[in-house]
Amino acid sequence: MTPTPKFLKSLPKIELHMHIEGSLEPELMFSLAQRNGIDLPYDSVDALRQAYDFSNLQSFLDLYYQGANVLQTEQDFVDLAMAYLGRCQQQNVRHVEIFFDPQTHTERGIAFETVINGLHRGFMQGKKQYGISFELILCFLRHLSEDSALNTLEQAQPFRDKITGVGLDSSELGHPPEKFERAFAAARAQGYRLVAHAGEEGPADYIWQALQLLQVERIDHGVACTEDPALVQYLVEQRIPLTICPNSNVRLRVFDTMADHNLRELLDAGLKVTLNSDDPAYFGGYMLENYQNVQNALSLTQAQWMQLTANAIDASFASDGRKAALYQQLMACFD
Ligand code: HPA
Ligand SMILES: [Zn+2]
Repeated sequence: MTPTPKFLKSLPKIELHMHIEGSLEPELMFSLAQRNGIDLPYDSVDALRQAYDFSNLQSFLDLYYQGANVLQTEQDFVDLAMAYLGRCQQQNVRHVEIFFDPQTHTERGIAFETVINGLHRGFMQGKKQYGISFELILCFLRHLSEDSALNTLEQAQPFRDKITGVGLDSSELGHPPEKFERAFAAARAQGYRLVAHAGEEGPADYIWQALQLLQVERIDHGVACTEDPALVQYLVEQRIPLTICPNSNVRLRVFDTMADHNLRELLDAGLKVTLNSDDPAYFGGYMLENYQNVQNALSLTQAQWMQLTANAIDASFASDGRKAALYQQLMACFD
């Protein structure tokens, strides 16, 4: 059966790799800038959107960190979360696991508690209003020091019950996972679930490091694994999930076009692949736009879409009861 656009829309979606700061749409950026009296170096929403023409990860991150400056108050973080959840509701996204970058905010004088309390309030409101379940994952910025990461972990301690996991993001090349071995050991000792970006622009060896030194249970991106057959075999045997972000990979020139993406190779190898939007406001869309672009370029089967969704449910940090409910929603698409 060839999947129709209606089928793609109807699939219950589980998003495991989305940076909340990357869901800041230009319109909201401008309205928060105005509310907080901040000058943006762009005349209009259109001028800002036109700047979203990236040559690599760093060229994106420079704009992403600049954009985050408009986030100042707890209410700003509530509004950011609710704007994202409104899109989720429209696209039948039912469960989300959200990255946030505390250091992006604490480094410019915003209190940790402003960030976590705003995000938690926003996602709780979305859960009540839309029934979208969520988990929050604190990410260390890998271009900063390990001491800064450890300090961030300390700041998180009073909010331990609001944070499910710890991850690693930002500039990958030159900042290998091994740099954060102590910080991840400390997070593990506190019972956090562990993930890390690895093998987006960096080599397969960074994926090995994330698994062996940081002991993460999911790899974010991980597309570079196909450079190393022994690594692919290990990932398959250990059923390690990969959170793949197709639009992101094309926008950041990891692959020239969607047709060149190695998603099918990953699926054919038996890897536990999931699809995600990464930074939807910067990369041309949310979950459904990723699904549509993948389908247009790579023509997956209904069975593959079912597999991708089942993988995401299984790979999620949701409770067993929540996972069972999500599986039921998935099965209903095939009645
Ligand atoms: O795609 C990404 N990679 C690394 N760091 C990030 N921070 C936001 N998005 C990304
Ligand atoms: Zn990411």
